[in-house]
Order: sequence, then structure tokens, then C-alpha cells
Amino acid sequence: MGKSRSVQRVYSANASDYKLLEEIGYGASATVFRAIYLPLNDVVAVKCLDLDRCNSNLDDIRREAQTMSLIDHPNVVSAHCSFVVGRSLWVVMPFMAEGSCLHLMKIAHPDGIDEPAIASILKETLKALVYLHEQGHIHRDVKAGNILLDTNGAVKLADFGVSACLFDSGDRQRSRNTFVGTPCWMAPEVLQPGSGYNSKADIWSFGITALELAHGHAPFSKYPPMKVLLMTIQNAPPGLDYDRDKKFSKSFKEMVAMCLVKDQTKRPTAEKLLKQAFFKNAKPPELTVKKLFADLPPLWNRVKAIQHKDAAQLALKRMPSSEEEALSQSEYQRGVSAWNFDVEDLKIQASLLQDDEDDDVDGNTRNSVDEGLKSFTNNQDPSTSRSTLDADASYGRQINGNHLQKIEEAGYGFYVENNMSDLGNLSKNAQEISESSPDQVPSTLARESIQAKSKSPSAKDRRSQSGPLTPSIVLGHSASERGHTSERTDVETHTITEKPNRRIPSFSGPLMLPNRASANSLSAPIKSSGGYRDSLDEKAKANLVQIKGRFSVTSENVDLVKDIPLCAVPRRSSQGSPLRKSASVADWMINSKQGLIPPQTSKDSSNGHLSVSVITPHLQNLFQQTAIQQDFIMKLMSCLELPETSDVSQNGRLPPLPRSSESNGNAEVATSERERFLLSRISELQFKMLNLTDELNAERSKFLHLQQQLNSMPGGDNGV
Ligand SMILES: Nc1ncnc2c1ncn2[C@@H]1O[C@H](COP(=O)(O)OP(=O)(O)OP(=O)(O)O)[C@@H](O)[C@H]1O
Repeated sequence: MGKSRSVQRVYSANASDYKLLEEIGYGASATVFRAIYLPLNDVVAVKCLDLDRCNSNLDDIRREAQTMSLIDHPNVVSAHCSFVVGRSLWVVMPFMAEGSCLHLMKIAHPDGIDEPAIASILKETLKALVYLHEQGHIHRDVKAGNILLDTNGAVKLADFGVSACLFDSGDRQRSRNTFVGTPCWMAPEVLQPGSGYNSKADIWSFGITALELAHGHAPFSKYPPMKVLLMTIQNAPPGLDYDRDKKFSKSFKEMVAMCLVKDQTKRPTAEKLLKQAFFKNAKPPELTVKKLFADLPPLWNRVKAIQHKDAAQLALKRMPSSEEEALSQSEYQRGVSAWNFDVEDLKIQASLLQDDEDDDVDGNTRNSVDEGLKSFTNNQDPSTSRSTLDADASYGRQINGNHLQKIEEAGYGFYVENNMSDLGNLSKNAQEISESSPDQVPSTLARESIQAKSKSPSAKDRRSQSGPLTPSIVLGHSASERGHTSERTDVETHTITEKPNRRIPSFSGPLMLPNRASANSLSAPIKSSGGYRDSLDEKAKANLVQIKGRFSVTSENVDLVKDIPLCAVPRRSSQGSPLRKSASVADWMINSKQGLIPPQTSKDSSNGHLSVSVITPHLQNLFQQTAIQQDFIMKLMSCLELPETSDVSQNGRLPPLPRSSESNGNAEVATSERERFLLSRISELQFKMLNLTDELNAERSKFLHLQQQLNSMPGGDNGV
């Protein structure tokens, strides 16, 4: 394979015939150099593939190289020749002086290139695909990085055959769960193990490449490979947006939409696609493409500049996760296409990913990604339980991220404030619950606990505060207090502002503190820890001395009691409780019986005199008591509804109940006799009560009379 089939030129397989010059590109397994073929003084490109980094044996490589040498199309970069040098394979190719479309965009068109140039480039590329598919080949790596441009405006599809030959054929790839190709451009059927793919996979990649040229980057390019994989499988296909991509024609949008259909059978063939209006109207590339690289430095200098930029970006990101991301991005920028995916690994990793980026460039929202991830991981086998576990166990962590809205919408968005240590423990418990029950959604308690943790007032934890009710709403925190919250707070506030009619959260549950509608509503939340803080009247809380059910007593109440003359205070509880109780007759009766009298009364009585001013209220109360008793007796009487006659002939004995053996007639007689006896007893009692009432009235009269005498006595207030 030392000689190419080139019509006019023959290239040797001798490495010493080639002088390698500048590096003009690099990929996953190869570095490409501008070179001089010394015998002909011809500028060529030499791609040096590291066989140790390749996934195939030398026989496969040779076979594919032979196939590649048969490729002959103006839009396909063919190989002049290829040969092995040590542990490398050198592939000699025509030099494409303007490099790849990817490099061009990175250097001069970061936001994409204009539609006429796109149309020209894509049309030439599509011609290459038509040819390759006709030949029975699948390119498998269509992307901007593999579309090369020459100074005259020529467009060629590169990287066919060489990289493909270095990997197993499709069936063998799938059997090993290993894929070839950059995930951003890979068709869903290629990414899904078990589903076959064909040349239509190139059509999908072609559609992605169209978006890449239009925007300057491929859809999902900012995501790590594993996430791209899942997004490609689960999300709606990306496309040109009719609003956002106003500058592009309808025919362009339609062409992209035709390519990016998930069902490969519904995608057009390359040949059919080429007949679309978008390509019919495309101009020759020399008219549209050349201006793209006018005034740009030589290719090797551009490549060097890109390399420096990539290195600087990597250096800037020092955190491990950032490094991974930067590496991923860098790999993308370099146009690396040889990803080796372990699908099971990817599923697990993807399930751990947090979606903290904004909506992607294709209008696929984060939520849809979440849904995709969720359904994907939930449908999986052995890794499923672990993924689910992580998802559940990270429920609390989700609060820190953008799953907040989900939590809020799930009705768990509430805001309580409580003792930090308590909440910390509860949160820990919640985590334990979550981890101990990987297959279950965390219990309400766990969720609530986690939610509660988010209310921890520490600066660190405030990041995780969330929910439709912020302190400003529930607890009336000041704006300055809200300022303690970090970045999440702004989002929350914004959310709240946006959704003023958000569903009212449930306040049930063990950690639900009531909003402070009433100072009397403090029963449940009071904790010995005293962690209760809010913006309510602090004085009222400071005065809080006792909680009785729904009632609270504060020292202010006590003060009020003190203000009342002690003579008006009935008594204090034996426990010294300041609970107020209305004056009762019973109190006075007890006091009277026990001889308990107010202190000053006792003091006065020690002199052997009873002041009129002291005894008068006492007597008045006795009068009231008597009146109440009278009322009571009268009510009893009215309830009795006494019969006209009463039979007391039984001398107080209750007539015997009839025996069961007696006839019914006798039993009825006996029952009526018993009733009559009872009625007579009632009458008796009634009579006695009347007598007692009379006696009471007589007593009352005596008291009144005595009172009058006391009042009429000269110097009556000196005592009786
Ligand atoms: N004939 C060529 N003329 C000019 N530049 C070239 C040529 N061939 C390749 N390049 C440049 O080198 C880069 C890497 O080449 P290539 O894509 O073939 O390597 P690779 O290892 O197969 O990478 P990947 O597999 O990621 O595509 C290309 O993106 C392109 O910029």
C-alpha cells in the first residue's frame, strides 16, 4: 500500500521522503502535519495515527486503508498513500489549506457562519455522502471538524475510512457496548445498544452539523458526553427555532428538521435530501466560502492560537469537576471523535449529574433533561437501584440546585425557622431515611426535615433555602435579613415575584410552625431550645411564662392581675399559677367555710373588729350566692313537673318489682305502684326543698337586716 492510485502522482511509502512541518490539527488518536513530499516538492498533509491508542489490529487497518484508496470523489479527502512507521500509521493526504470548518469558526466565526456559505458547504458535503452511501459506506463521523476547506473554496469531507477502520465494525462495537464517534453528532439509534443503524445515521449527523455551522457549536456541546448521550436519546430532537433563528430561511429550517428525526426510517436519504429547495438554491462554494477565511493567518498559526486558548481555558479551571468539564469541552473543540463509552457507566454517571446549566441552545429545557434522565435511569437494570438511591438520597442536595421548582411544585415548598441543631439532626435523619430506603421516595417527614434544614440561618445553609414562602412572606424578615441569603435567594425572590398566586403550602407536619397570626398560637412550636425567633413582638415572647393548650400567659398578664386590688382577686392556684379565673361562688363558699379571708381582712380581724367596708362585699356575695341557689332550686322544680297527687302510703318503701312468673296483668299493676311510689318521694323532696328555700330567704332577710343595722350604727365602720 505504498503507492496511491493517484492518476498523475505517485507517493512513496518511505517516511524519509516526507518532511513534516507544522502541526495543523489533532484528534483523539492522531496528529496531522503539514508536510512536504520531497521527491515532488508537493505540499501534503500527513496524519500520524498512534496505533497504541487505536482499537484495532494492523490487518484491519490495512484493509480499510485499501478501501480508502479506492475512494475517488471531489468532495471526499482521499489518501495518497499510507504506511506504518514504528507504532504509527502515516496517512498521506492532499493538504486542505484552510483547515476544517470547526477551526474556522473557532478563529473567526464563533457564532456560526452565514446561510449562503452554510448552504454551499453542506451541499458539497452532502454530495460526498451521496457518493459514499452509493458505495455502501457509512462515514459515521460527519461534523464540522471533518469538513475541510481549501483556499480555492473547495469543500471536502475528511476522515473517512482511516479512523473508521481503526475500530470494530458496527456489530462488534455494539456487542462490546462501545461506540465510536462524537456523541453530539451521534444519532439516537447509534447510541442505543441493540438497535441497528445504517447510512441514515450520517443524515442525523449531517443535520447536527448544519446546526453547528449555524450556531458555532453543536447542540448539547457544553454538556459532558454521558449527558449528551442521554439527551440525544430522551429529548426531542434539536432544531432551528422559528423565533430565535429568524435570520435563517424556512427552507434551511425544514431541511434540518428532515434530518433530525429520531425515527431513522423517516429521515431522507442523502440523495433525496440533496433535492431539497435549500440545496437547489445553494451557490458554488467559491462564491460563498472563500470570504470566510479572507485575511486570516496561515492555518498552522490559527491552530497554534486555538491550542493556546484551549490550554488557557484548562488552566483557569482548577477544580476537579471543572477540569473534567473543561476537558470535555476541549475534546469537543479539538474535534475528537473517538469516544469509547461504557454505557452502564454513563447511565450511573448521568444519574448523578445535576442540571445547573441554563436551557440549552436548542430550547430543550432543563426540565425535559431531568425527565429524560429520570425515566432513563428508572428503566435500567442493575444500575437502576443505585441511580435511584442517589436520586433519593440527594433530595436534600437538590434543594441546593435547580430542582427547587420541582420541590415547590410538589407542594413541599414552605418556609419554617427553627432551632438549627434540631433541624440539622432532622435533616440527618431524613438523609438516613432516604438512604435506608433507596427504593422509596423519602417520607414526608424526611422531606419536611430537609426543607426545614434549608431554613437554617447560617450563611452556608441559606443557599439551600427555597420554597414559595420566604422569610419575607411568612416571618416578615426584613430586606436586610434576606440579604443574608446567597445566590439562591435572588432566584427565589424572583420566583415568588413571578408567581404570586402560587399554591398555598401545607403547614401540616411536625415541623410546621404556624405563621404568627396570634401570640396565643404558640403551643406546638415552643421548644425548650428556645430557638423560636421571629419578627413578632419580642416583648410578648420574653414575657411568656406558661403555655396551657392554646392559651398562653405572659408576665404582662401577671402585671394586669397585680393591678387589680387583691380583694377582687378570688384566689391563686395552689401552684401559684397566675392563670386568671373568674370569681366564683364556690371560692367564696370554701373561703367562708374554712375561714379564709383576704390578708388585710385577717389583719383587721386581729383587732377583734370587722370593718363594714370589709364585711359588706362579703355579705353581698352571700346574697348573690343565695340568689343563685334559689334559681337553681326553681329550675329543678320546673323540671320535675310534679303530679297533682302523691302517694306516700308505703312509708317510704319502694314496692317490690313484679316476679317474672306473675301474669302480665299483675306485673302492670306492680309497675304502676312503683311509679306512684317514686312520684310520692319526689313530692316529698320537693316539699323539703321549698322549706329550705324559705329558710334561706329568712336567713337572707336576717343578713339584710343586720347589714342595715350595721350601716345605721354611728361609727359603723369601727366594726361590729
Ligand atoms: N488533509 C488535511 N488538510 C488540512 N487539515 C487537515 C487535514 N486532515 C486533517 N486536518 C486537520 O486535522 C484535524 C484532525 O484530523 P482528523 O479529524 O483526521 O483526526 P482524528 O484523530 O481522526 O480526529 P477525530 O477522530 O476526532 O476526527 C482536522 O480537524 C483538521 O483540522
